[in-house]
Amino acid sequence: MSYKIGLVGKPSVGKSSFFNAATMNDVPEGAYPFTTIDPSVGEAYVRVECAAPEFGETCTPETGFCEGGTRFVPTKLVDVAGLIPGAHEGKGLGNQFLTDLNEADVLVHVVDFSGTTDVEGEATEGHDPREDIAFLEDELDQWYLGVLEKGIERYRTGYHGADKDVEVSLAEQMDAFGITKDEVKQVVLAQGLDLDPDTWTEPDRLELAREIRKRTKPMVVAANKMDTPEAQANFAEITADPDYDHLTVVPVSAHAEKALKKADEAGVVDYTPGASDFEVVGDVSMEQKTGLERIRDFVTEYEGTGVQRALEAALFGELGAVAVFPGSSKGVVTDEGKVLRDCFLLPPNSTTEDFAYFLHTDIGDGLLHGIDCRSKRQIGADHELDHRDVVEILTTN
Ligand SMILES: Nc1nc2c(ncn2[C@@H]2O[C@H](COP(=O)(O)OP(=O)(O)OP(=O)(O)O)[C@@H](O)[C@H]2O)c(=O)[nH]1
Repeated sequence: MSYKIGLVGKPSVGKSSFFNAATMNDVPEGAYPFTTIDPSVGEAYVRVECAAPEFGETCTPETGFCEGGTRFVPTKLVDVAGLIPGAHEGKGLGNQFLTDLNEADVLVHVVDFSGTTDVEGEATEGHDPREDIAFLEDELDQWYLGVLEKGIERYRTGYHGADKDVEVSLAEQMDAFGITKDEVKQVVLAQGLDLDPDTWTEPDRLELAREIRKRTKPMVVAANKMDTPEAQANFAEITADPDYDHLTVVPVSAHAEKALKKADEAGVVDYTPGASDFEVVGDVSMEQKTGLERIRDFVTEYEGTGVQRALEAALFGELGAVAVFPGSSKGVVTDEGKVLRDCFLLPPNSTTEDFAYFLHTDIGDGLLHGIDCRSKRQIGADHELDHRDVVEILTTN
């Protein structure tokens, strides 16, 4: 399984800059697990502390790479173009936009925190980033509401048999959002509503759509252009506002990330993506030195350029994915002498059994149990795996 992180945002907020910065990786050839001809899909990485040093080993990853004890695990990043007012009604690039959105497991909403682009993406000054946050949420809610209304219609007309419960019709209609009938029922009841759509008012329906959207499209905000004083002021204000407590807002400078990666490629600096500092290792002009020192001030204050952090906040924080290393009877060394060859990203609450099926799709009922390679203890089929677990799977085959 591979996750898709969708990058959304109105025009000119720095979405392309973020996408390029996140996918511009100087990795060895063949390290990419995905080949793609679609320029809007790229390989990005999320950082996971490597487990090999705990076993006194140095890892040899098959995909991604390891730098200074940090594994960079591949994930897909999708530039979801076409967010314009009315996108949910199919305006402009709307339909492709909705397809791409449907496929994204989690979203990073890039917002221009400097306030220099208006809601249409035109140059302006003093635009409030809060409007953009609200705009995207509303746009998604309207889209969900449209699908919810269709689900209600499906229930009323008895499309799949009149005796179906309402949550069944709704879950069927919202299949693409990945919500089960039990979850639909939970959301309805949590809103204090009866399982009878005839009793739902318009605001009830919108609230339901909103709750389902929040559950199925987790999202973080990448507060971009944080290298400007305007963005820093907006960031301080918005993150102090209790109305935004529910949102993860990551301070980002896509420009700084791009500049550091380019300088690293050119041998001018030694920079590990996501790090909150770097070392100048090559000859630099006075002008370059000033530029780099400005970036250094920024990354030390905000603990990195934020590009890596935004991706990780989305995948590990909002979505709750866990990274698991397959181990072996020799701990982290495989029969071919590879060390922690793989690191897989799994859905939240994955169990030993889920991991076994993930590794060996044809396992049938051949799972014996798992072994936690750190403690060497046996773990049962329904044991929930933790982030960074190293697990050996034992089967009857
Ligand atoms: N100061 C600053 N400017 C940035 C940053 N990232 C992007 N920009 C500027 O913002 C403008 C828009 O950037 P793009 O990356 O083209 O934005 P986009 O959202 O992809 O725009 P569209 O392609 O029109 O959708 C450009 O002038 C960038 O130079 C950043 O981190 N800091």
